[in-house]
Amino acid sequence: MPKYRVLVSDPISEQGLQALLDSPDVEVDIKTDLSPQELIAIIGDYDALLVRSQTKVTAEILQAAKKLRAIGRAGVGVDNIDVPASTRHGVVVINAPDGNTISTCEHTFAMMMAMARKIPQAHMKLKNGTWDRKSFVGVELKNKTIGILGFGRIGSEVAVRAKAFGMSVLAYDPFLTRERAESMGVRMSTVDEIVEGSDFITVHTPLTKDTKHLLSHDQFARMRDGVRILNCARGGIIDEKALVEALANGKVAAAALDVFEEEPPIGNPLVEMDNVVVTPHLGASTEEAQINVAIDVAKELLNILQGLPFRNAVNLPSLSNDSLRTLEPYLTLAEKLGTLAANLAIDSVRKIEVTFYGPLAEQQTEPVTRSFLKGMLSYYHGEEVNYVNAPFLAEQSQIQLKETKSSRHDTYTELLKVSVVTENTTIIVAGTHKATVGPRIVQIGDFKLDLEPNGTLLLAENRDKPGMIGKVGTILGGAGVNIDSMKVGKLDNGISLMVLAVDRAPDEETRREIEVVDGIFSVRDVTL
Ligand SMILES: NC(=O)c1ccc[n+]([C@@H]2O[C@H](COP(=O)([O-])OP(=O)(O)OC[C@H]3O[C@@H](n4cnc5c(N)ncnc54)[C@H](O)[C@@H]3O)[C@@H](O)[C@H]2O)c1
Ligand SMILES: O=C(O)[C@H](O)COP(=O)(O)O
Repeated sequence: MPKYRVLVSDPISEQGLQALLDSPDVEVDIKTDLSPQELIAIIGDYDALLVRSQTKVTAEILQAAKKLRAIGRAGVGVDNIDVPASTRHGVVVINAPDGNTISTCEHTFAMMMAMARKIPQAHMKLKNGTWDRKSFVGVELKNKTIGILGFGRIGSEVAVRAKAFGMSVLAYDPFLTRERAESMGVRMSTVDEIVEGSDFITVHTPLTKDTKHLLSHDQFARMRDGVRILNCARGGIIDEKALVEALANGKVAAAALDVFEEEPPIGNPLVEMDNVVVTPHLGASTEEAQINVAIDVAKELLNILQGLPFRNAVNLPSLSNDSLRTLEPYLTLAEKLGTLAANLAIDSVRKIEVTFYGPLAEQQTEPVTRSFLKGMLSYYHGEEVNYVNAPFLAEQSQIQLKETKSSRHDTYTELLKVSVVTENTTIIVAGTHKATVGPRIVQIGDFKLDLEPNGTLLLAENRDKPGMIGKVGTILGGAGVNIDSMKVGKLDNGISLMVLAVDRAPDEETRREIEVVDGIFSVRDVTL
């Protein structure tokens, strides 16, 4: 009997979906062309949803998706998915960023050559019966300058091919370094230098508030006469109205567009213009790319459903394998420290300050903070909390969050210390990972100790005088609670914290019996 149901709502390569189709844990339903209402009606039955760019995953759909844990996008762009709403609902969004890079790059190149040599126009004329050799004089790519805006996976592959064609390459990307530009033989440029100095301009950025209308009236006015423009990234990066004008007045000689501000581009004048080559968002439409993206996303979804590590989450910090190895013990420890702190906090939490010491501080620590939040907030919100929505729920509860890093600690090589500031008090919990014994809790409040963060712990604050442990042990024994081990932390003021690892939490009556023992100040139990 399959444990999980996955809905595939866009046409996705079945060959690529094999990992999901073969898993006995998973039932896959392929239902494409659903209307939004049809999707809302059935989405509540599914644990995961797999889409390309057609299905619009709106906040309304997410509201109805009560069981949904993950959305897989078989491709790069997630602009059809309401990612903030997914995060609020605790749904992981993953994409397949690598699988269609080459196909989209090759499509860009095909569009550039088709535009430069007017192949689609000549093709249509001949198909319509006219042998016209005069109207289709093109331009060579060799010795021309191409400006690439957005030098990520696709942009940089376009550069490799452009250089092979003898073009000079100008590139702009906020993350492009001089070393990388030099090693790839491209000139690191500003947007203005690209706008003013290119014969061909191609965009390969996502559509964001910064890239919306990156090329508009002002930029077209400053371009070389007869410039050629390409967009195989996202409609809206180029201002379509400004492009229509620039094509009509001859500033832009031609354009090649795979994507549009509205898709399909019904009534869009660009589609009608003779000097514009168009395709219906086909960048990723090759057999290879579709298999690649489906394989990537199917494997990742299976991992998520089976609780295994996964990559490429759009709404979670991504970790390299090396970082994951270093951080893994702290992810578990942080969640347990969060559970412990929540059990100790008796009034509302206002602020959480997480401090990382030693080599741990050099890592990407956000996932550890998320784990702490998950452990802590689960105490209040139950199973609704996960790694995706924990920071959102903390923000919603107006809990201030602060991360601090320090290169060394006086006692420990590495330490994770969290101060939870509540309405009336501050609770400190800290832990470390020791290669020999694994994760340990080393501080609770002001008490220093060394505890394995597992099982049920009974914490009794008491006056440090003879006989206390015996009295507590006798009461627990009488109630049939077995003590597995015990640790004590002491303060200079004569107060101790006795921590007993027990086989089960004592019942209310037993706890009260311990509480009234002379010299006992407080009793708590927590299961980690
Ligand atoms: N036509 C298609 O079918 C198709 C297929 C795949 C990808 N795409 C689209 O192509 C785009 C690029 O994909 P990718 O895989 O190369 O992504 P990528 O993340 O590897 O590269 C995008 C680059 O854009 C850069 N960038 C962001 N803001 C910028 C700005 N203001 N100016 C300049 N650069 C900026 C980023 O730093 C990044 O390096 C995405 O929008 C993607 O959705 C389209
Ligand atoms: O962002 C992408 O991966 C591309 O736009 C491809 O979209 P598609 O999967 O709908 O072809």
